[in-house]
Amino acid sequence: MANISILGAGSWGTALAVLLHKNGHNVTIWSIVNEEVEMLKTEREHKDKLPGTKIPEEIYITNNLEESILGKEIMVLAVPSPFTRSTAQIMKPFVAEGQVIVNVAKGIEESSLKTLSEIIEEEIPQAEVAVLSGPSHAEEVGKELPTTCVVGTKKKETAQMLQQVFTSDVFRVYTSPDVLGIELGGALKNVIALAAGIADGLGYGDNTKAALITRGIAEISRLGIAMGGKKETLNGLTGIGDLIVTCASIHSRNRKAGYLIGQGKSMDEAMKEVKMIVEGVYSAKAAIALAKKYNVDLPIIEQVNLVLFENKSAEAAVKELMLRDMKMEHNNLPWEE
Ligand SMILES: NC(=O)C1=CN([C@@H]2O[C@H](COP(=O)(O)OP(=O)(O)OC[C@H]3O[C@@H](n4cnc5c(N)ncnc54)[C@H](OP(=O)(O)O)[C@@H]3O)[C@@H](O)[C@H]2O)C=CC1
Ligand SMILES: O=C(CO)COP(=O)(O)O
Repeated sequence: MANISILGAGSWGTALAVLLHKNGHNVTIWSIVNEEVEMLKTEREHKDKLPGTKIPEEIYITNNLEESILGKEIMVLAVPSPFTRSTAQIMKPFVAEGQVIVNVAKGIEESSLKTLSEIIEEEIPQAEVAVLSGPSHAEEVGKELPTTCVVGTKKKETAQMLQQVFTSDVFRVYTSPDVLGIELGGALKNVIALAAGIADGLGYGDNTKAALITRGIAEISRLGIAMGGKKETLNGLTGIGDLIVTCASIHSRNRKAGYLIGQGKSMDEAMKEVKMIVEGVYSAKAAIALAKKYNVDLPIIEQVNLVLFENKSAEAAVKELMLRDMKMEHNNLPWEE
């Protein structure tokens, strides 16, 4: 049994807290938001963000950061990516040498173009940083529906320890040393999910969705591999797997925001209506900056940026994608001489 704290009491943090408690661990949930802590203590359920999943009485809920870090073998960082750095900064004074932090958020910092594990390592150099990612909507994990994820770390022993801690008969965990590939897949799929939602909002069909997923993973892989991520990872659970679930699921906030934009709402209106964080909006800008830096072509992600930030109409963006220069599907395949 491990002492584990979950930092961030949103839908994913709450679902993981309940999973880890059922796995027999001693779990603490911390939130920076006092009202959220009080509400969770009295209601033992996050009615807004994870309705229907009861939070057992044995899970300790607090707004005291120090007590949720001291003596914990594992800390799961579940705050949305725009708050990863600020949360790491306030955690730093309490973190001991070698304490394990598992980041479960998905994003790239817009200002630095760094991945979230890089940010945590920069802010808390004494910690050992891991990531957990994959096709895993909190709503389904909360209902104990079979789900798979990947834990990524530099050290094999830490990955195997975390695999043991998280695995249950409804939550299967694989290990991987490709932390970068895992993080890039998780962040970039949110941008393609916005595009898939936009297509749904425009009333387009399954053909369009399949095209966006397939050409979307091609874009994610081009950039991911140029940055040092591994092809196998981008073709695995944390790449194509998470892309499929996010583009298809009724639970996805990114797909939902895209849907509203496809229906004619502005980005700000869509974000307000979704209420929870829409991280693809932040990763979209970062992806374009990275594409320039690594000289990689990202046509879908480029059009998503134009729709989000330049008021381009969604129909015009799709037309432009359809009428791009004609090309081979895979330009490395040779023709018969
Ligand atoms: N939901 C899901 O299915 C999955 C989510 N993830 C990832 O997990 C991360 C968290 O997502 P999710 O739990 O859904 O998000 P939610 O929006 O449900 O919750 C986010 C939590 O962070 C809190 N918060 C708000 N502002 C701050 C701040 N300044 N500093 C620290 N915490 C703050 C929120 O409080 P408040 O309620 O007041 O806003 C809330 O407790 C995201 O990166 C997401 O991509 C990964 C896999 C699955
Ligand atoms: O990453 C997720 C599922 O794996 C959640 O995606 P959304 O943020 O779009 O809801």
